[in-house]
Amino acid sequence: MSEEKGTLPSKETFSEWYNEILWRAEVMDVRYPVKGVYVWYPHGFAVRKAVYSALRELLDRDHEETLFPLLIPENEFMKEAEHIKGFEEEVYWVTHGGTSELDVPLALRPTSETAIYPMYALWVRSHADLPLRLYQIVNTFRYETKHTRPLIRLREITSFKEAHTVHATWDDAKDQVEDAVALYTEFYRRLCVPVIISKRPDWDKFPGADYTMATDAVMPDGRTLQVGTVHHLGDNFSKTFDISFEDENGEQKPAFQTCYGISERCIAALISVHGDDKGLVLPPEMAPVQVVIVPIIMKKRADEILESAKALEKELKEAGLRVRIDDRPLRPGAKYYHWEMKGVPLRLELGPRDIDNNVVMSANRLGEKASLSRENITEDVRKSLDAFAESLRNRAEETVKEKIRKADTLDEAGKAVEDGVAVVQWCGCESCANEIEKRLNVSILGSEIRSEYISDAEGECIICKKAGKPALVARSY
Ligand SMILES: Nc1ncnc2c1ncn2[C@@H]1O[C@H](COS(=O)(=O)NC(=O)[C@@H](N)CS)[C@@H](O)[C@H]1O
Ligand SMILES: [Zn+2]
Repeated sequence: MSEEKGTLPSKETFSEWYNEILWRAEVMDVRYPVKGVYVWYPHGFAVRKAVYSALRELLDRDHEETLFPLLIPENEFMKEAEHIKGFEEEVYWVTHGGTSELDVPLALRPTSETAIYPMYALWVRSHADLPLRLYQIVNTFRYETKHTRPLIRLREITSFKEAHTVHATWDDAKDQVEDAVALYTEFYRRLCVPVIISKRPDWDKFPGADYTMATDAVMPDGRTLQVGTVHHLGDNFSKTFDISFEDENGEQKPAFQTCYGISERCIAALISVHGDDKGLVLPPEMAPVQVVIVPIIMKKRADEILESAKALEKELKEAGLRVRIDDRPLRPGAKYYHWEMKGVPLRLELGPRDIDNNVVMSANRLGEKASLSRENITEDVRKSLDAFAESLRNRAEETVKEKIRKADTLDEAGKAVEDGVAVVQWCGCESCANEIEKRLNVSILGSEIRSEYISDAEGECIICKKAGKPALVARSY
């Protein structure tokens, strides 16, 4: 699988670059014979493992992980009117078991509210059971009719983290929404991916929610990618599914809920934001291999060099680093190509001269070179990796800042959304939003923006000139 595969197209032609990098870097194989369904290569799966272990670490602080069934009986699925309306065009149905027709058709979960909430109705009895915070990481199925694309728009979402929480009051659920937004912000900080948090317009909120807070990344082509959403469900589902509790005064009360999801779009953003024309560029925390050692073999001292490389590998492994020696019979340049394509953050080169001078040559994935002392190599490598993550974060932030532009007129907004995100003043009413959509052919993405790169200064609505507040306008995936 890992023979040299030539060079990537430039990232300027993002769509081609993206499709090519998925197979050249061995992330996803798109040749599976079902539309919108793709296969993880082992390397891609190892990136997924690192990314989702960071997500689990954050969630496990005050959630518990569990697992609900994939199959949802039609009668449960059809209970919440808004939810049905939102998903009826996207649900896959199982109608047969073998050759016999099922008496009740079963939905493949597009998301799991209608699988989980009948069980929550049995589990939640008293205020002492609250708050309940569970999550699962499962595959979900959506019959997407828009253009499907690996990691971005799938029919089988293979890595759907969905959290579902239950609270005693609307305000407690609101606090949970804020906690979830903070958790997503921290998660994307660890991916070194800048995100913009905003409130989706009412007509774009999750079916059955009171409101939706969305997390958007800005892709290299300037289009935004919704990489996470947090929904305040009010008591809409608890009333439908009878999730109620006995409060301190012994009265039965309906519970209040939230749910929030992240899919493998987080990996699409990680690859797209940091990748370059040589391949993946991975923050050390998300890299399956953090350090690759390339011994520079000279015939007469081959054994000594290999011994020294093995000692170096052992020392770094014992320090908890994910390190590999590449001792294949290839010339160094072919090895550099291979590991750069896979996004390895740091390469160490070890030749006879380095051994004599007691140094190790290093080159990080951005091409910054240094000569490290062999003595405290572990500490120097750790420092290099931390500095590398910081430079990835800064580089990505600079790029996003350039793509976000304030627009005082529709023409300016029209220009900005050609390759980025426009920030316009909007009064919040749907008719002005429709006017913007009609004139620019892009929709209002969100308001109540939370981003250090966007000012919250208010002004006149770009359409009706009434009092407006900053809102995002952008083309999105
Ligand atoms: N077809 C898809 N392919 C890949 N990711 C998707 C797809 N549809 C949605 N997502 C991602 O999944 C996230 C959560 O989906 S959602 O519909 O917004 N929310 C829910 O399903 C709620 N039940 C929260 S768990 C979205 O923010 C988006 O990032
Ligand atoms: Zn207006």
